[in-house]
Amino acid sequence: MSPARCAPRIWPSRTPAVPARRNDPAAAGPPLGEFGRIERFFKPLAAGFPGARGLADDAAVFGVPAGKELVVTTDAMVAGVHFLPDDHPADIAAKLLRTNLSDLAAMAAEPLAYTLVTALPRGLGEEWLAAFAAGLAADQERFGIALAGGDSVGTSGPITLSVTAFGLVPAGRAVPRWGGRAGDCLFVTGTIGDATLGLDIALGRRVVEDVAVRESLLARLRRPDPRTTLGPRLAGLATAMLDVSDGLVADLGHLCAESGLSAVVEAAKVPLSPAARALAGGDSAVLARLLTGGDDYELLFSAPAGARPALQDLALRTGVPVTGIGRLEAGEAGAVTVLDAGGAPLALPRRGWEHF
Ligand SMILES: Nc1ncnc2c1ncn2[C@@H]1O[C@H](COP(=O)(O)OP(=O)(O)OP(=O)(O)O)[C@@H](O)[C@H]1O
Ligand SMILES: Cc1ncc(C[n+]2csc(CCOP(=O)(O)O)c2C)c(N)n1
Ligand SMILES: [Mg+2]
Ligand SMILES: [Mg+2]
Ligand SMILES: [Mg+2]
Repeated sequence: MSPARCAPRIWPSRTPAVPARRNDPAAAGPPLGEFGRIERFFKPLAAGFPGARGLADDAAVFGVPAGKELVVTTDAMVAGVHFLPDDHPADIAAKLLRTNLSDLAAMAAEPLAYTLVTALPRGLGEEWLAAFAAGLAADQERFGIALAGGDSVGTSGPITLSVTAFGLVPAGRAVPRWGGRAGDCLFVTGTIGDATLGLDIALGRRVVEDVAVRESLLARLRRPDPRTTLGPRLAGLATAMLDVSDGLVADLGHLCAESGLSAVVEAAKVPLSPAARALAGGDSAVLARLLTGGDDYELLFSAPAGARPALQDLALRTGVPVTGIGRLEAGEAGAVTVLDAGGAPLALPRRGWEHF
């Protein structure tokens, strides 16, 4: 990437002010270099986690408490694929960490630590990295997780980031994708489809005049809300669980395939935010997009009908809405039928996001 393309960018003002240091030697002294960057931006993020060994060793070392199991998940993000290159670095950091925290929650695990790989265009300024690290710091505090190590490389390609998150679950209590039983009810947290609408807005494909509505949909895209409090409490209640990243229908298909079952979803029961409901306006094509767009990072799980009171209680105690949307059935493994309000199958041009 040429230095000109890496000129300081104008980021939305709602996120914290970006530190002044730029990759401009005249303005800010010589560049920090690879190890100076680690020292300045990453070591503080590892300070609270002894297993990180101060980011001064070849690897992290940490034990797992008796009676617990380690849960490990990895997700990468690439500029132009998962976020826009001009997105605020703190938003990119939040999404990177939160998508991984969502996978921990989907296993009923509590966050412990994470490792981070940054492959950054060589001209990208230290200002960008400072704001990215500040975003990580804020979310570390919020979700009770610390940096354990990582790797820093330069690239001639787009910003590429990867987090491996480590979590803890009581031994044997991780909730699999394959535990669903015929007759189980299907539940989803929060609301579905807001992030897809946010992406439409971010890409300039949809104009939403109401500033508050526009910002709330963009926030759902850029700062998902991983269900870290609810997820671990679903151990023993949910028979199968995953988080919705590719799209509700696609991910339900994964749960069904692994459980050897099919699913029926009643579209009218799928929880939509007031904004999504208004924008869909009864248009079945828009509704289909909400159910298949992805980037939701909500939990989708199966549980027997008898679990409803316990789930209602958990929803009240955690403040996370839990909504019944359908059921698992014996049938073709992985098949998902979405019924519209009239009981007819909803046409779905695709099930969800696929990279290839
Ligand atoms: N390159 C890979 N090497 C090894 N395992 C992989 C690779 N890509 C995916 N997997 C594994 O395949 C399974 C499905 O991966 P996938 O990334 O779709 O799940 P996810 O992380 O829950 O979804 P998403 O990435 O959309 O958030 C997981 O068990 C994951 O560990
Ligand atoms: C710029 C831009 N274009 C498209 C999307 C939509 N998107 C990209 S990857 C993905 C699935 C989850 O990722 P993965 O399966 O890699 O974990 C989705 C829904 C976006 N967020 N930003
Ligand atoms: Mg993944
Ligand atoms: Mg997942
Ligand atoms: Mg995916």
